[in-house]
Amino acid sequence: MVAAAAIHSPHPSDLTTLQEARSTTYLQSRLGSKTSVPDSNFIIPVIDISPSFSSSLSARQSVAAKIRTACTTSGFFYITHHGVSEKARAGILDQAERFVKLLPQCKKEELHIRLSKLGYGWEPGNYTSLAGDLETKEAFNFGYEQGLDVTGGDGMYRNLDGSVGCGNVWPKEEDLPGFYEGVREYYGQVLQLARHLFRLFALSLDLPEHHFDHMTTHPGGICRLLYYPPCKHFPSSKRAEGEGEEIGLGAHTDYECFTLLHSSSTPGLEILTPSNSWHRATPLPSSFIVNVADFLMRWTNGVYKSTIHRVVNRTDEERYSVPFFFSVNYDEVVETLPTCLNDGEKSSYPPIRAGEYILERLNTTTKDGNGYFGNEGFFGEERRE
Ligand SMILES: O=C(O)CCC(=O)C(=O)O
Ligand SMILES: [Fe+2]
Repeated sequence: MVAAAAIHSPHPSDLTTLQEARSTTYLQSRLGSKTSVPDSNFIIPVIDISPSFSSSLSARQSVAAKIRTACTTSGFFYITHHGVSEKARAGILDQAERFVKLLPQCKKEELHIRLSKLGYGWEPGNYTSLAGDLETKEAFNFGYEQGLDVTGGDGMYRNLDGSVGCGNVWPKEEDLPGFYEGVREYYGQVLQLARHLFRLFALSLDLPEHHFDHMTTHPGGICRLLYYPPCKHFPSSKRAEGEGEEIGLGAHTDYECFTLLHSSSTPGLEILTPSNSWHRATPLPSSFIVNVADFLMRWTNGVYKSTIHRVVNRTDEERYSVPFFFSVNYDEVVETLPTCLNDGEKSSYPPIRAGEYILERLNTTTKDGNGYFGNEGFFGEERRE
């Protein structure tokens, strides 16, 4: 980590970042040729993290070692015995369904994502385009706010663009009674779990256990309530010739440090294996799926893998999911972790501020490519071209 003042913005020659930000081309290059050959070597390990809550350091390290193996191979793992209550987990799926089904269209329009500089609010199915796919999903997005943080926060939260003030928009209590409360119960617990996991990530990277603590006092934590309608042509044999797959969410990587995914029991998540086939990740009861995202991949100089994935609902049932994208404080400027460089090795990446990196990646996913933030600057600076 370096002081924020010392490095105000990434160097203009940071081509990797610019290239990453042009997501369609970048993804295409990462996608290569897709085949449907199953990759039997591709494993998403199931990690019981209960020993990580023990007072024994070696027990915590044993969990961290499993996390490291997953992060350096598939980039994905399940966690069980994580401490988030079943009540909160069922509650948030219930709120997602209520939002989609009970909130009148005109009230959704009032929360439309195009009204938000930060990509928050209601996102109709066709609003974003990833890797050129038309998407069937509908979403409601919101970010960190102190009222959702059970620690009360430190009062220093900065938005992705460096601005101060809460950018979230919520349905009115009378329009969807109990919605905010249901969200708050879940968010508070999942945020604490993410902070706990960051300690395990620190151990997994041979860093002191509390290395990241001061960077997660007012962290980035975007949460999405996602709805994927049932497959229109079920079973898929009914699909007319020439009609493509119904993509719920196009192929992409996540942008933050890591994602905690909770979903209903309807499957849909597919992960691109090293041999370029889609591996279907079945939801396991009472578990989260965790995946490394691009900012952590960059921070670890590519040691931890951020793996391409997508969602296709191939069933005749609805799917709801709630990804939570966890980042360090958005105003934090980071440079490659020393434990991810060999002796004398130079980092492939210059230092960068978390919010700036993530916002630039997010901006490329809007349909017109102009992003949520137009041409204004990040942290008060000119937007780079
Ligand atoms: O809905 C899912 O299962 C995954 C969602 C996802 O990958 C995302 O929102 O980034
Ligand atoms: Fe994702």
